Amino acid sequence: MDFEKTTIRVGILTISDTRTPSKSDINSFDSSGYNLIKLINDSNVIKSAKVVQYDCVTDDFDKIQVLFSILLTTSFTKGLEQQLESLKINYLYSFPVTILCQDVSRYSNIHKDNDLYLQAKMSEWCSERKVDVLLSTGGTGFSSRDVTPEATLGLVQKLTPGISQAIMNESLKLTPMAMLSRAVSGIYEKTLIINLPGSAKASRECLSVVAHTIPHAVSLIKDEKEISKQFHKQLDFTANNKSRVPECVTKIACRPRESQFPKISMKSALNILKEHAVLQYTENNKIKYPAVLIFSTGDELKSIKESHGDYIRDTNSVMIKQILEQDHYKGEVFNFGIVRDNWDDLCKHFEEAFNNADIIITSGGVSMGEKDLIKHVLKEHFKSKIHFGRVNMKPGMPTTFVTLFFKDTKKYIFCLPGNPVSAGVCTHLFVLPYLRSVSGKKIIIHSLKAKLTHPINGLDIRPEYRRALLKYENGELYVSSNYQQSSRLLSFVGSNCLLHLPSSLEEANIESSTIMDVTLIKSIENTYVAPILNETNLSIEIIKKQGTSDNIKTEELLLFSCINDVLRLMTENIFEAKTKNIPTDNPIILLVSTINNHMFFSSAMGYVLYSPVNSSENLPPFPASIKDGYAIKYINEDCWSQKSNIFNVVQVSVAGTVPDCQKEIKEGECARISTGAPLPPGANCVIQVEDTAVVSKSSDGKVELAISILKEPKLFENVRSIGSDISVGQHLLDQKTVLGPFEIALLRSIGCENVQVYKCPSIHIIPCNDNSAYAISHKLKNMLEVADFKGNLFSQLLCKNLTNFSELFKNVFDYDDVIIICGSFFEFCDFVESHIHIRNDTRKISLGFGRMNHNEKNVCNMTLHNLPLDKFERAELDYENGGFNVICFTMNRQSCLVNIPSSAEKMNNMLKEEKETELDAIVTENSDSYFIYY
Ligand SMILES: Nc1nc2c(c(=O)[nH]1)N[C@H]1C(S)=C(S)[C@@H](COP(=O)(O)OP(=O)(O)OC[C@H]3O[C@@H](n4cnc5c(N)ncnc54)[C@H](O)[C@@H]3O)O[C@H]1N2
Ligand code: MOO
Repeated sequence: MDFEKTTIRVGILTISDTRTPSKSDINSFDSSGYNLIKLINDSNVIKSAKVVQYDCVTDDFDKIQVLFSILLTTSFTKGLEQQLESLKINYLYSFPVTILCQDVSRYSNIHKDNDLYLQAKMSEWCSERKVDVLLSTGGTGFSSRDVTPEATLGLVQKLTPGISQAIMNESLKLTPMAMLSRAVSGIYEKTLIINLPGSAKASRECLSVVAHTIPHAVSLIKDEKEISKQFHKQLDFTANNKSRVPECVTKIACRPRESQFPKISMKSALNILKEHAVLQYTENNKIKYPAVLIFSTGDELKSIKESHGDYIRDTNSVMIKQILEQDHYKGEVFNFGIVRDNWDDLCKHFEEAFNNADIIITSGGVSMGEKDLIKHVLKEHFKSKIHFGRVNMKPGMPTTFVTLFFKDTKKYIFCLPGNPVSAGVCTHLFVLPYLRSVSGKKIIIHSLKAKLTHPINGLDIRPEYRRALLKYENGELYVSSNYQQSSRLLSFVGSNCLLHLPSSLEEANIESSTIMDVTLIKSIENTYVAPILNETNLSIEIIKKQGTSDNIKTEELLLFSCINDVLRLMTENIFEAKTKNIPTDNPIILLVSTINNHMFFSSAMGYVLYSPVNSSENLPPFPASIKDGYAIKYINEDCWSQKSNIFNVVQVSVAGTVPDCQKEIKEGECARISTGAPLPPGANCVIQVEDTAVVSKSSDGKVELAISILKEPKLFENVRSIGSDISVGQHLLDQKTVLGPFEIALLRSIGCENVQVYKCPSIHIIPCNDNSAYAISHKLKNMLEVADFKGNLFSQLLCKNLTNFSELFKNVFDYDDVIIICGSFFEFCDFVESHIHIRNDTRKISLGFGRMNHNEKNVCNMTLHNLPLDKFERAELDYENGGFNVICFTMNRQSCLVNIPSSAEKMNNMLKEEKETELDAIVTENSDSYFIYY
């Protein structure tokens, strides 16, 4: 999404309690919010406006609006918990359980995060002017639960009755029922808040009444003076701009032949980052997650929507955003898309970025080319400090870290190289550890140790971070990898870690079975490390029951450890037929993505690919340079020593040059070329600029006329041939590949804007009767969220005295695909069975804890029996010297479940023995946060 300075940022807040488990028809879910977003983003009903925030407050309970109004009508001086207590609202049970927001409930401390969720929404949307306009939809009627107007009135500092009146007048022309709306509008700080009715039709009609006045209203609220001041400043800047471009950029003949930045070690780079990773707090002492803004740079780049040809699709901005998302970064993440390689554009976009975010991540434009302006712009125009500009590593050498003060606030800028693999690797090695630190995540492990499965010869002079596969076999971790290039995203596919290889200056070769360091790039769950942490017990057996219950084994099934396997199995076996087309990227920024919203806004991340993908394109689409330097026509080694090594510069090929317009390079001629630019016809290798010298320049000293080459060339050196990364017809992804940031970047590089994936099942958890069942259902929900479960998830307690259980079951079997019943439910057995029988045309799974004997037909029934829950304790997972430890009975972060002996006697004996005991542990949190490189 390219943001102009004038873009009006709109937030849509749906207030609705219509989405209950008993009405799980997805089409009726928040069509109003969805419509508003489409109207604004696709149909441009408000000029220059974009929806940048969306949230839906959905629940089963009456109290949500009360909570909402409390938050709005107070100035947050009192803690939410206190306020709720004084109102005798049992927030722990009424609220968090039913707001099915992944981001909120993913973290085990649900109720603590909840006030963060609402407070963040209101104060950030308005106070920090993240949105210029906040449109609420719903909650404006006469019922006791409709409190949106009260909430709004409690917040706004100025009323804007004209807006509400205009809406009312026009609505009354359509229906007299309009008089039953109590919608209000007003201004809070610099945000215009407008209440719209809840129905999709009415909210659309009301918005259209005021849409055309909103841009003017917003500019008045923002204060015209400020805008005109900025505008003049910009004019002034543009007029003076030329003189600000540094000499080394304008005078190409005088550009540095050597990088100005020392190549520092990875360790030093990480230490510098560590020094700058400062925790920040909000007014109420909560960790403040910095806003992140990402953009890609390059004149050769086009967005995925634009037709292909001689351009490269931007893969990096989305890939980086998705890596952050995969890592569950809690702050806001904006994507600016593509910024051109010119001084003005870069200055303008950096300024816009600094106005909106604290951490900026860019990709491209950091090497030695004449259009690699990022470092120059930051240094010259923004007077920043470049802490490092090169790191001794492969890939990712030109990685740069910069800080500066903008309007008295410190900004942190990561400038990553443009090669997609380099950008991806550096996001993992530099950006994620940094973001984890500033998010207050505990750092435990640097990297894992694994045994190399094969020897490695021919190391690079730079220490290398090779994409590799980590596996667990026979109680040990193994790692394997093959050769790869830094532009080739395909090298990420099927890999789950980065293998650290030393420089060839340190080691000649590495023998098979050497213990190596690896950094995980996928969550530990996906690496299959977790399931084998406990060797003996962890085998999952899922019994497909057909007709009889004879073959049902009991005891050996542990759901907690296996939820991923259950999900995979369900996807593979049961949901084959259910697929959907989904965008590979979701351009809307979500503050809290509720599970339901995935239906509308989710990206394909985490979904399972429905069919194999083959490429219909070549990448690169033309022979491209790997270095900034000179493209020459090289004859052969024998001639080299005899020939003159002087070449006339007859052409320039920068990234974005159209290959068809290029002239042929003849012997003795060269073209100045930049990384990623097309190789002109006739040329057959590229000499990097560092290995050249200017021998003749124009009279003004600006243009180089001839250069000499200081090092003997090699045929095809520094050239990527057509299709060398991806060729037409090449198989890229297997069916059933789980789509992560790299797979999605790969898909986007060949133009897949949408992709066919398996739908996720809708799961309904029904705890029956007792408290322990309720606890199990909670844990199950946590597990599903940890596993990044994408489908719908509902839960409803089934009590003995529940009068409407027939209604509940009817709905559950109508709408949900997987029903997990836990606790003892003998009373309901007949009932459940009769419903299964009625609907034996659809395939349902039920996972029962306890016993469930029915002879259903066509029902695929996975039964998990007798979960030995009481044997599991929450414990801390640690990793030291190549081995995992679990620390039981600790108050530290409890990140796994440990299977401890069920009898007190056994336990006591174990403790008395004081020797190391092997326990079975199950990882229950997104454990990738443990594997940090610092
Ligand atoms: N003379 C030298 N040339 C180069 C050096 C060097 O030391 N001396 N370093 C090389 C290394 S190592 C790297 S890494 C690259 C980094 O280059 P830049 O960061 O300046 O990146 P670009 O030139 O803009 O792009 C490189 C390559 O990647 C493609 N690209 C860029 N952005 C995207 C994107 N968002 N999505 C997809 N693909 C992208 C671009 O088309 C180029 O092919 O420099 C070497 N050169
Ligand atoms: O360091 Mo660069 O990232 O090799 O390609």
